[in-house]
Amino acid sequence: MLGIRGATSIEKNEIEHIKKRSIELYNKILEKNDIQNIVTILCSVTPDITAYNPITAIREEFKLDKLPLMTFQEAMFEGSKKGIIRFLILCESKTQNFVFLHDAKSLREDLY
Ligand SMILES: O=C(O)C(=O)C[C@]1(C(=O)O)C=C[C@@H](O)C=C1
Repeated sequence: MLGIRGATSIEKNEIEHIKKRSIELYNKILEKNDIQNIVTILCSVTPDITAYNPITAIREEFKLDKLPLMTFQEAMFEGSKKGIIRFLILCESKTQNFVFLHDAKSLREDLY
């Protein structure tokens, strides 16, 4: 088993925007990896994201009703970026490609 990370950013704390960015991130993680079997998906949101839970969007869109899913609030430190949605997928996969989209790319510039 391994962990596959991803993160994206939002510009508006609005339901449809959060759904769109969350689904886009999950789709890109699937596209860039060869995931066989998912054990769990953990999600964190920065405290400013309050309009909608990204993991609900993923559960509904990808029909993941049987998976254990959890969302947590990300710890904030001096200089931490706001508006960030993070996923950690624990799974079996032949690949381990992390995906950072939009403004979240700057969180891991070493990857790009
Ligand atoms: O990977 C991310 O999403 C980051 O923001 C980078 C980082 C890190 O410094 O390694 C920082 C905060 C997260 O909780 C996880 C990892």
